[in-house]
Amino acid sequence: MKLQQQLKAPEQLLDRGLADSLATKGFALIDSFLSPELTFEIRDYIDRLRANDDLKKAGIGTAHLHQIDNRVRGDYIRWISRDTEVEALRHYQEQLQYLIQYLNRYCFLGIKDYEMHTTYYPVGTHYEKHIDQLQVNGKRVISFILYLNEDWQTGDGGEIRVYPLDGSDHEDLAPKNGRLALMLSNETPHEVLTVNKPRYSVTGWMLNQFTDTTFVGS
Ligand SMILES: O=C(O)CCC(=O)C(=O)O
Ligand SMILES: [Fe+2]
Repeated sequence: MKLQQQLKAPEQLLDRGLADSLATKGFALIDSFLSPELTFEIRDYIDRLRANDDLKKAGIGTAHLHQIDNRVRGDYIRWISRDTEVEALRHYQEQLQYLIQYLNRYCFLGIKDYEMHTTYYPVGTHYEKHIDQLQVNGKRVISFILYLNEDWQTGDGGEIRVYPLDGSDHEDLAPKNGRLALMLSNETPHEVLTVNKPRYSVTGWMLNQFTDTTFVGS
């Protein structure tokens, strides 16, 4: 299959609501960020990682205080190398560059780099309420999650529950195929509700500094 994605320039990619929503609520959604052909390929790649036992239980805390606690989060991950050979992920990286251009141009976020991993939540798992950036001088600016769940239905679970910064009621967002969720890493509380059907995604963080250590396969 030829994998193609019509790349969208920053202005085409996003309506003005995105910058407003990020600023006032602390999160925003972009539906159909990636085509179904590409999301299928990435999901297929995650299934191959699973089959080869290449996904590892995710931990919590900083590197030197790394713990694995099923009560807090139940997902399995693998970091994505910058020079990944997975074609669909390369298309995703290209599309992300446009998004970063937009965010730097219209939201003045000073994003310089990003890191991301493939993510798999088995049935019965969840991720407790948290914010992604706990350190005061952390480098994570925007958290972004691409969902890869074809035909997601109410009842499949795994919604991301976000707590808006403007104090309005929490919102449960479906992890629909091709959807990209964006959040302010150091401000927006969120959690993943219990998963009733295996849940696939790519989770990433845009950074305000260059990194040559975190965005490597491990
Ligand atoms: O997958 C999601 O919807 C959120 C994941 C998350 O909160 C995280 O990995 O920090
Ligand atoms: Fe998170």
